[in-house]
Amino acid sequence: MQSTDTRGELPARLELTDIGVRFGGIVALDDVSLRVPAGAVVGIMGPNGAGKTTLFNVVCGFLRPRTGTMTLDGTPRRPAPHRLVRHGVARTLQGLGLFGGLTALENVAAGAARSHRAPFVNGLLGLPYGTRTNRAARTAAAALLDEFGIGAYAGALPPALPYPVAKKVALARALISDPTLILLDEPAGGLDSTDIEDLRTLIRQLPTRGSGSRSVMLVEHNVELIMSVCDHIVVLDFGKVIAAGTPDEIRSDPLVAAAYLGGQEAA
Ligand SMILES: Nc1ncnc2c1ncn2[C@@H]1O[C@H](COP(=O)(O)OP(=O)(O)OP(=O)(O)O)[C@@H](O)[C@H]1O
Repeated sequence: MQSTDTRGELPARLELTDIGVRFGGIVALDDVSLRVPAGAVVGIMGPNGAGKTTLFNVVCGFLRPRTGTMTLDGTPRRPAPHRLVRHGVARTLQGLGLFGGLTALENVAAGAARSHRAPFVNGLLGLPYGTRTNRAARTAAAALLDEFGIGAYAGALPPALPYPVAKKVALARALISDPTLILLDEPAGGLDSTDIEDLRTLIRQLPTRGSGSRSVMLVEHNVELIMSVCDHIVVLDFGKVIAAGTPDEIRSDPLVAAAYLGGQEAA
């Protein structure tokens, strides 16, 4: 049976049920269940070591859970990492994860490559196959860089990029395949308040940007940011869901205050 959103109308873009992951004696995720409705921004909060990255790794097929099920649009699926784009899923990493030997433009275009049969790498190696695909990917990458206001850096290699620019390149690389589910792992990390304002605007636009109805999962330590952009928040502690609800509900949840906010109210 297909799962439905809170209004009972749409299957969840992503639904996780009773996901369990262990690393030896460490229980990283303990019967975690959550749903990400189509077009929603869902935040994942929790203190260090709570299991947030492990959760993303399960969704992206980097980790096989010991227990539990995952559905995409109501269908049981757990795509392998190299097939994520085909299933409309993309991710940014906690660090930048850019290819050091590729320019900003090539890094972004590489995100499109995984959605086409002809790999972008062929183009980088000078192989004739897929030339038209590569050209389209480069055109789309250039347009994204311009849209993000960083077109001037298209030819620069990652070490030469200012950090906020590199973060935008990483985001553009995830967005170029027009994913219907995008996972953002600490996108605000290392950014100053001006860049975080830009990011806030961008995250708010993500659900309707491109072909529309995109879902977003956001792992973020910046409480003020996560509270301001999310429709729904799930809080993990020691691998367990300790709270789930709207930002207002999470802000006033005493368990969250105790576990995550150190007894202080969120900003
Ligand atoms: N590859 C691994 N091998 C062993 N233990 C791991 C591994 N990856 C994660 N863990 C452990 O699993 C638990 C959850 O880690 P995870 O990285 O998912 O937490 P997190 O909430 O993302 O933390 P942070 O906010 O610091 O990034 C932690 O106790 C961590 O030490």
